[in-house]
Amino acid sequence: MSNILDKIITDKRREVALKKNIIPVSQLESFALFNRKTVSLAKNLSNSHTGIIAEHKRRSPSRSVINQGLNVADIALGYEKAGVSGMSVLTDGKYFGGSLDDLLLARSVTGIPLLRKEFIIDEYQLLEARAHGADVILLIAAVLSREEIKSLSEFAKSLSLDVLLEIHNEEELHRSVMPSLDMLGVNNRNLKTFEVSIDTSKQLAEIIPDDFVKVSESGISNTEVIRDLRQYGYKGFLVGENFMKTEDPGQSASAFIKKLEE
Ligand SMILES: O=C(O)c1ccccc1NCC(=O)[C@H](O)[C@H](O)COP(=O)(O)O
Repeated sequence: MSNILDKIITDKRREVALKKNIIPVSQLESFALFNRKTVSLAKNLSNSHTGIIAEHKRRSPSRSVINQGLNVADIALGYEKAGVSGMSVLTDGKYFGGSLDDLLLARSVTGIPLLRKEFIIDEYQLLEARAHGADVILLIAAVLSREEIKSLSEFAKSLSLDVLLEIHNEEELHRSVMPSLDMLGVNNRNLKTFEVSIDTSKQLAEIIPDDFVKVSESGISNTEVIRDLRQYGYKGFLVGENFMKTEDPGQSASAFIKKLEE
């Protein structure tokens, strides 16, 4: 595990332990959104022309400030209008400036599939995701054992949530593949050096079993990259900073998608 992931996970364990005492599971289960019918991102990506999963991210360990001044609901509306297949909402506060309220606000204005982008280490966070309007959760192979991936993904499926498993290399892929996953995401960002290489997606593409929807994550800054990655079987493309660094992320996503459709 890299240093930054070590730090994030240490903080996350503490945060989850504290939150469990403040909002018990029974309370999360009583949230109005808890029994909402979810929408499958995996199905959307399989049927979509663009496959764009547009992210809401205010800051990050690799880039510090990206965009602090915008309203998440406006961005969600803009992304939906642009025709994205789904939206990713970072809910980590300390490292990314996000929150569960961001997820709730995005859900209040849009029906598109929402991914809770979080460092999931505990079933409690899946219940939180469900209660705040998520359709999809992320599991990161670099911070979880095979047993943890199995129990968390099976619990997510029991809550009707799609599961996106993120990998960075062949070892993570081989030890993580299992039927309770819907999508396999290759993160092009090396979380030790923060260097981004689209070649990571290309190299891992052929060993990802066809049963899973392939998603390429991070460092996607132009439509040519997407055209190229489609040749490798990718159906989903997670784009954060490229949209979020602009004054109007929805408008940027719209222009990007129009170019992709030309
Ligand atoms: O973005 C980071 O710096 C980062 C650091 C440590 C762990 C995760 C990190 N990012 C989360 C993501 O997966 C990206 O936000 C997402 O793939 C979008 O990437 P980009 O289009 O490059 O903003």
